Order: sequence, then C-alpha cells, then structure tokens
Amino acid sequence: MAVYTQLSAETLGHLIAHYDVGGLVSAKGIAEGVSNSNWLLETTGSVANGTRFILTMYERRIDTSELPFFLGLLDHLSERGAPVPRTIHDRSGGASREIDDKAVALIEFLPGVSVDRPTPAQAFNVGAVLAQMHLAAQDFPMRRANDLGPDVSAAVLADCGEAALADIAHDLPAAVDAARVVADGWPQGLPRSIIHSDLFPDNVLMLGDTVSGLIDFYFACHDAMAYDLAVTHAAWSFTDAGRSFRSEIGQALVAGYESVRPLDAVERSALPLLAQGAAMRFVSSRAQDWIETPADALVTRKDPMDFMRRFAFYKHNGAKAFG
Ligand SMILES: Nc1ncnc2c1ncn2[C@@H]1O[C@H](COP(=O)(O)OP(=O)(O)O)[C@@H](O)[C@H]1O
Ligand SMILES: N[C@@H](CCOP(=O)(O)O)C(=O)O
Repeated sequence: MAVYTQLSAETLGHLIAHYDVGGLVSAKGIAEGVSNSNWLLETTGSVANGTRFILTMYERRIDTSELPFFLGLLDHLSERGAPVPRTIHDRSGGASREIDDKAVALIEFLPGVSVDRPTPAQAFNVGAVLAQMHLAAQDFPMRRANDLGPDVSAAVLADCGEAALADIAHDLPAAVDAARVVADGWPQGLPRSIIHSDLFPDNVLMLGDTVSGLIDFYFACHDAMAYDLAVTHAAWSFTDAGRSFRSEIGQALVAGYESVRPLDAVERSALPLLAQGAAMRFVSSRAQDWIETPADALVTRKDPMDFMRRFAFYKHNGAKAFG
C-alpha cells in the first residue's frame, strides 16, 4: 500500500484550485509504491490534453529541500523529449505546495504499465531510453551528490553488524567485507551525468515494447552513467529472486544503451565491478530497512539476499555477462 495519509475531497478540491487544471472529478489512491502517498486525480481541465494527474505527497526518505532538484529534473528531461512526466506548476509558478506541513506535487500522468518479465525488445528500448535520459540531463544545471555510493553501502552494512545481518539470512554477514572490497576498488573518473540510480521495472511504464514513462526520480544524483546502466542491468536481468540470470535481457539492455550512447573502453571494463557495487547498494538499503521495519508493518520488506545472489553472480561471471 502507498497511501499513508487520508485526504478529504474538500482538501483535494482546495489544493487543485491553485492549479489551472479545472475542478476535481475523481481521486483514487494508488496502491503501488512504498515511499510516498500517490493519488490518481482526474479533473475537468487539461494540460497538454491530459486530464489525469498524479498527486504525490512526500512522506518519508525525501528531504523536501531537495524537491527543486527532483521536480526541476522532471521538467528539464521532459522538455528535451525524454519520456518523463513533467511537473504541473501552480498559478504562482510553484512546483510543490504543502498540505498540513507535508510537501505535495502535481505531476503529469503517463500511460503504460510496468512489466514483470521483460522481453529482449523491451529491455533494448529501456537501455536506449536510459542513454537518452543521460544525454538529456547533461546540461541540467543543478547537482545532487550520490548519498548511496559504495562507501556508504559499506558503512551501512558495517553499522548493521554481522549478528543482525545473520538474523536476516545466514549468508548475509559476508556482505560487510564484500562491500568494503568493492568500495576500495571503485573506479574513478568515469563520464558523469544526472543518473536515475533506481531504474527497476516498477519505475518504468511501457506500452507494448515502447517505454512510455520513467518515473520515481527520487534517488537521482550526479554520478557515473555506466553505474546507472549497471543498476538497471542488476534490476532487470534476473529472475527467481536473483538466482537466474537472463543473459538475453542483459545483452539487450546494453545494446539498447549503446545504440544511443556507446560506452568507452574504460566504462565497459568497469561494468562488472559497477554491477557488484549496484548489487551492494540494494543489499545495504534493504538490510537497513529490514532491521528498522517491524515485521508486521504495512510495508513489505524486501529481501537483501535477492541482491547478494546478484552480487555473487557479477563477482564470478561479470566479465562474461558484459563480454
Ligand atoms: N507520472 C506517473 N504516471 C502514471 N503513473 C504513475 C506516475 N507516477 C507514479 N505513478 C504510479 O504510482 C505508483 C507509485 O509511484 P512511485 O513514484 O514509484 O512511488 P514510490 O516512490 O512510493 O515507490 C507507480 O507504480 C505508478 O503506478
Ligand atoms: N528499488 C529499491 C527500492 C526503492 O524503492 P522505490 O519504491 O522508491 O522504488 C529496491 O528494490 O530495493
């Protein structure tokens, strides 16, 4: 579930009155997602022929002082033709407003569905759109550092402690040393842009083979573009909780990416280690969330072992997977 706050029709009506989108016709809470509350709104007016909008209320994890970066990035990418929802601004030009001390933003609704089992054609197009996004972001003037880089993953796992990690899964304590090794060997100087850094299938909307939307940019940051490709590779190319690698999906993602932005030799040879770092990024955040989230909480905890298995795969087979 992801509607943490109840909003009355009256509150929504008052909010919508600040935008040039007409009156409220309907509002439905969206079940998907874990971090924010989201509603699908329908209104009597339209922006670029759209009468549907996503209302997001920022509930956790996001520092609202960073909203100008995230929302400005949506506008920047959308203006450059990337399939990214634009921010709907209120009449005074504001990209976000507040309801009861919580920040909210109105965002363009994009059609499409997230795929569970991508085809190679879909993976190719996801790779191509990721590269398109990287190029479109290169002249975005704002910066945000990656606060979940390899050193942070290593520190988070060390802080969790081997005993707590062993309580989650027998093989998880090995992540503490493994993440340190990855961080110590992390490649420097790779070409950078603003990267999505969480481009899992649930953050991509598709219509058939076409990518209709990239959403959920709330981990976007300035970092190596090849790292973003590695994250996407780790998120898309496995089934069975990270036990089975779908080589045809991994190859299609990289081929699609390179159809728009060819990798240089240094980026290419860094991919196996970047993918290990990508896996550790999600092992660490999932382990931390697991420890901090009560077992009976409304949010379903994600298993860090799904990404420990991916880490092991990339460590032993990374060169072949990206060869
Ligand atoms: N711009 C959009 N257009 C269409 N649907 C969207 C859009 N933004 C979000 N959604 C829907 O809302 C759900 C949750 O959004 P998301 O940003 O992933 O939330 P969270 O950050 O909580 O994971 C998505 O899975 C999708 O169904
Ligand atoms: N993709 C991450 C979780 C991030 O959550 P999101 O709902 O904001 O995409 C993972 O799978 O661990």
